Amino acid sequence: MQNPNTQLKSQFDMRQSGVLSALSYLTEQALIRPLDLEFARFLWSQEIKHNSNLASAEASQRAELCAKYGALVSVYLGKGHVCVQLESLISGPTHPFLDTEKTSYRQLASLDQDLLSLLAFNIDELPLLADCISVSYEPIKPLMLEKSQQGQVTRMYLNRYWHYEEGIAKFVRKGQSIKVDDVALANILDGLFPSTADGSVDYQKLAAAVALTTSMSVITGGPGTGKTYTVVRILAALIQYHHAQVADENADKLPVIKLAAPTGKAAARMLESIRGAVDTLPLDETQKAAFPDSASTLHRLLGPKPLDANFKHNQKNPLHLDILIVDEASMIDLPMMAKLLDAMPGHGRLVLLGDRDQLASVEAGAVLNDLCQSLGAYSKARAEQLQRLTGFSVDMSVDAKPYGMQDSLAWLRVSRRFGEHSGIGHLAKAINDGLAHKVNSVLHDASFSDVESIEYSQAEYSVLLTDIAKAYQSYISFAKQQSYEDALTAFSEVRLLCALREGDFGVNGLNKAIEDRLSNYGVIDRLVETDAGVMQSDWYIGRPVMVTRNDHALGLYNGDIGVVMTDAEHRLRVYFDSAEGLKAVLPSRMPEHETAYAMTVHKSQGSEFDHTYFVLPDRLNPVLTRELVYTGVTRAKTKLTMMYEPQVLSDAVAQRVQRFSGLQEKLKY
Ligand SMILES: Nc1ncnc2c1ncn2[C@@H]1O[C@H](COP(=O)(O)OP(=O)(O)OP(=O)(O)O)[C@@H](O)[C@H]1O
Repeated sequence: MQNPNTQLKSQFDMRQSGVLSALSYLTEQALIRPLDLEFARFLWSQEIKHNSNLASAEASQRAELCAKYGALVSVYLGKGHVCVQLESLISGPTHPFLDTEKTSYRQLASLDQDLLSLLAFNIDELPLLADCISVSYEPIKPLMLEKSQQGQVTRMYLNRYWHYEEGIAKFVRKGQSIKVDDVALANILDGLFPSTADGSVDYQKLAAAVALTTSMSVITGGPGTGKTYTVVRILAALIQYHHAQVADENADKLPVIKLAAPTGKAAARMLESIRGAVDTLPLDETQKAAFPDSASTLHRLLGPKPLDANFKHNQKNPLHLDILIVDEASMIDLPMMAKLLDAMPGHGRLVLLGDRDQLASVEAGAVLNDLCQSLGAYSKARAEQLQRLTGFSVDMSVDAKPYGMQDSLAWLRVSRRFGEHSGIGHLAKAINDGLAHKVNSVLHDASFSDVESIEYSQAEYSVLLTDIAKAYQSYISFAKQQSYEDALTAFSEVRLLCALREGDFGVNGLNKAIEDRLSNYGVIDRLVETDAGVMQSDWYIGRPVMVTRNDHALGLYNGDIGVVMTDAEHRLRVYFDSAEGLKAVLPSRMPEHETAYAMTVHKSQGSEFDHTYFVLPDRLNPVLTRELVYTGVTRAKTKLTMMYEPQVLSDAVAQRVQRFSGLQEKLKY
């Protein structure tokens, strides 16, 4: 146990720290997390402990620096940045600690400026910072300073995150090409991808050739560009190639294929699409049997260990597979990507599918986007190989390093779902291009019948919510009739998306407004009789709920959607569609959850709805970015109804998600 005198002394010491006082103040104002402050305190006390001579002004200055920079790295991680880009501390527009989504200008102006001044940054203090016990240029201390190729100190990391980033960069830099018989593979690809009528490049065939000849590839493309279509052909090609190459006695030994995705829902969707497409392929029954009949979350694939952030599968115990397909890869955060690559077997192929323009992972990093930065021209050697395999000549750059990241990328550009006449397709493109005037003209173009746009006003807002409540009516009548599957399907066809959590434009306010309307029209009945009289209950027939925390015991995962219906004995149950069939859970046993008429765009990632309603707030908020608007709009399969305030929408389209990381630079060398 700590000596009470020592404890008192250390508390006293900490109160002497201007930086810690300022950080405590920001924590009280809810501008930084208690976790950020705790980390700063830890670094501060480490430095003080290390310096027995407390009187030394330099020692206490170092402790202050450690606390300040440590807190900043932690705050940045909380905002999704992998590191602190040191030059942004000097050139950035606002105070680095306060550039948070929660800070309004009014709040900024009302803060104690004297305390804030204690958290100012000055690049000249870096040499002294580098002398601290917790800081190093090597990845051996809690904080790591990194120099660029030119020798300047550019980034600061939490040790663990530097290792994750470096692990990914190393894996990619190895750039393993997989040796194949080009002629044999070219023949197989010709059989699976019919030649285009006009001889134009078939980007799907090209993507297949890329994926089959490298240990890790990324196929990026917007919705409906044929990622699944391409993947089943990649797998078919691998099976056929394997069959043709192995000696007769091994002909029955088929490649081991695994499917995974960041969420259970995305994994189930991929499995369903792949299984649905297998019958269209020119394969015999044995070969079809090589297609997996299950898909798992990345977490489950890697094998979680109780009370341990590491997985069972890693470099020493790699995954048992020949090819791994991972869908919705834009949702993979930096730690998960590092652990996934670490667990890949030396001979295995990893194919990442995703849309690089979508919102990045909730946790730190934007790995898919970073990996796709060199998308464009292939190296000369790679371009020649791809021509041999596909017959197409592709863009090439003589400067590109052979088998650098650019040689592992493929971009599917033609959306089969959103053709020439699709407003949703045109809108998604205009948003991605950042062209606010085009976004506006698509929204006002009456010839696009799949897009309904409504400029915000209080009256229109109210009418729209009534329309949305009506759109949920048929689903609720299935729920009342105990048509379990029909109710779940009908619910999956309509959804209201929003950007925020609180207020009239947030999940909570919108859910309540819809529930109130449904209740007023008598569509739902929230009243229950209890011993204490008639009360309003949260649980009623037709309530849709979304799980917000994994419950491994129940087999329910974050994002799973269930609908409340009665069982044969008229007891309320929450019904879920699961891989094993229909699952019924008692309301009292439900893990953390929320009502799901409305959901955030973040939570909707990996899902699509026939009719998507999308309501943007009436004033700009830092969460409103191009990526968020694009992701929301592209959840719509056949119809989009969007309510927006024109200036807010155009500002949102101009605002991009920025995530600091060193990965892009590391992949260049
Ligand atoms: N080359 C092609 N020829 C004919 N049909 C195609 C082709 N490519 C894709 N399709 C069809 O276009 C539709 C969308 O393709 P697919 O589902 O593979 O796209 P995706 O990129 O996986 O979509 P999502 O956004 O749902 O992930 C499917 O019906 C698919 O069969």
